[in-house]
Amino acid sequence: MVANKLLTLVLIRQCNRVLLGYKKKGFGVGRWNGFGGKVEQGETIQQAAARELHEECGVEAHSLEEIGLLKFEFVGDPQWLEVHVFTADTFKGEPTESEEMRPQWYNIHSIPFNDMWPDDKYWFPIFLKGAKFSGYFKFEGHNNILKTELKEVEKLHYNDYEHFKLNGIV
Ligand SMILES: CNc1ncnc2c1ncn2[C@@H]1O[C@H](COP(=O)(O)OP(=O)(O)OP(=O)(O)O)[C@@H](O)[C@H]1O
Repeated sequence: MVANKLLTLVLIRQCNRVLLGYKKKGFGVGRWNGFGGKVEQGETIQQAAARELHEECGVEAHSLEEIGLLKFEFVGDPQWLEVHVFTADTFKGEPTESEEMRPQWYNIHSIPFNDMWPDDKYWFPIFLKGAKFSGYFKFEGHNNILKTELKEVEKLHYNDYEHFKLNGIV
């Protein structure tokens, strides 16, 4: 069995607007998304989320709330992606372009779903109404979704201990 690759995704939301970033290089290049990346050895998922947010758009959020857990399988790749989605409504600093991302505010009624990962249009509505979600998407290539499982949840469930073990925390 191959361990999942742990990734974070942060969406800053203020009333009617959401901060997205245009991915300038790497995985998901050319698409709008939240800010995030890989969880590194020795850090918690939440620390990774805050670090990536700061590295990619220069802002600091102190009250990140975990709102979603998404698992992605890509046909032909034994390693699944496990994306931990966070939100915050306050932050420090001014969103600033980095090497990886170009930040821009979007009105919640004009989210550019056609230029985002195709799974986003399914779970964004749950995020935008303030609820939590858990999902699984099976991709063929980067544009085609073969299978979708998505549910709104009261509470997120995942095996913290497995993560801590994996990352040398316990
Ligand atoms: C498949 N459907 C998906 N839908 C929505 N979001 C997705 C996603 N799959 C990955 N993501 C997010 O995309 C970022 C990748 O970032 P990241 O690992 O930094 O990629 P990149 O190759 O640039 O990293 P390195 O520069 O090699 O570290 C990271 O926020 C991750 O949560």
